[in-house]
Amino acid sequence: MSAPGADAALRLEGVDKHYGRVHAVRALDLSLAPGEVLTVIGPSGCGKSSLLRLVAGLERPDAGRVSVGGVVVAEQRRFVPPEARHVGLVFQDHALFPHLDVGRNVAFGLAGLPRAERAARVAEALALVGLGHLAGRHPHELSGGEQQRVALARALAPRPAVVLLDEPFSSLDENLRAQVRGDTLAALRETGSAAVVVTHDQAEALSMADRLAVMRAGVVEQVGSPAEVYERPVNRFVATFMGEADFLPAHVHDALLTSEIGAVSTVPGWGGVDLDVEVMLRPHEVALGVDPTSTSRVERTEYHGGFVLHHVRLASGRVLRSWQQHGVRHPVGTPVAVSVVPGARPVLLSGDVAMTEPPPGAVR
Ligand SMILES: Nc1ncnc2c1ncn2[C@@H]1O[C@H](COP(=O)(O)OP(=O)(O)OP(=O)(O)O)[C@@H](O)[C@H]1O
Repeated sequence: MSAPGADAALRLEGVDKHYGRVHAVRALDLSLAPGEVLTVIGPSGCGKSSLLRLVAGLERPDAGRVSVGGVVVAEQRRFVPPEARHVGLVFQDHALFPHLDVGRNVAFGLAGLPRAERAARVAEALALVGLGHLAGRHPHELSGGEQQRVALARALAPRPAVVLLDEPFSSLDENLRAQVRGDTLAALRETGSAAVVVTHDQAEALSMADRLAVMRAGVVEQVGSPAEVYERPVNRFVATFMGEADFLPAHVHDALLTSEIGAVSTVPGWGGVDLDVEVMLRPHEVALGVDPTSTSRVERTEYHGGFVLHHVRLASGRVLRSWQQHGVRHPVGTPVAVSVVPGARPVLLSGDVAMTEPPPGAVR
């Protein structure tokens, strides 16, 4: 059976899932183009793993439809079992079979193929992750990073339409994580597999994705390119969950945005508007300069290596954060003038919702 829009590698339409009283996934709509990498981020318990389990066929949806490669795999009266879904799975703990060597682990999902083709696929998948030379080893003879790459090879060997990765790098240490992440992305690109990657790591969510989805309480709050989600969050939750965000009361008058730090920016298209708003500022948008006459003071600094995060307490008591380059360390107590970097177009909020245009009543 074909779904509408059969070209999608994965499509969820109105998918709902309860566990008893917990509404884990709510009327979820999501689709992935072939070869697209989607990262999913959200607070603990927001339904990320449930989403993967519904796609994998490890759970049945209560309502809605799931299609993989244009084929409906779950809806009210249809349920295709996991092994027949053309979906690859990679979990945090690798889940390799300890009693099978690497080659046999990778061959696991290829049982239906003739022996020669199976061997060729195993070799191809292991070459893809750079582990062709370890086919005879057992999982306990591999490092954590190698085990994770074997898990990826096993998931990719059957050439699935979509690969699901649940916190795939979280058991690896920081240095190894960056490397295995890069290798994984390269392997996905080479095979052209679409992928859904669940992660807790903001940098990973931003840097791996073609598109990124932010979930809360079973709902996708925003999905878009990493730059869209980071630079144009649709609401306060997305703004604060995906990156550091501070907020100040502000006012727009004739397209000029001002707040207690003075002029913030112009707001193109807001001529003739007179409106109280809130402005969101990210630390890279906030500039500092030592100014003995200022009532704003550096309250705390955090050394991050390449950059130093300065927390500045304004006269109102509100705090703004500012990234300063490695060499800049304003000591605690330094009076600083705070401004917004030229060219910034900060997000404006009304209540918890980001504004894309002035409300009709605000234009004179
Ligand atoms: N088998 C289950 N039985 C009952 N409740 C469940 C079950 N699986 C998940 N839940 C609940 O459903 C909600 C969503 O869980 P899920 O594991 O999808 O969240 P998550 O976003 O992956 O969380 P985490 O980031 O902590 O892994 C949570 O409230 C969780 O407690």
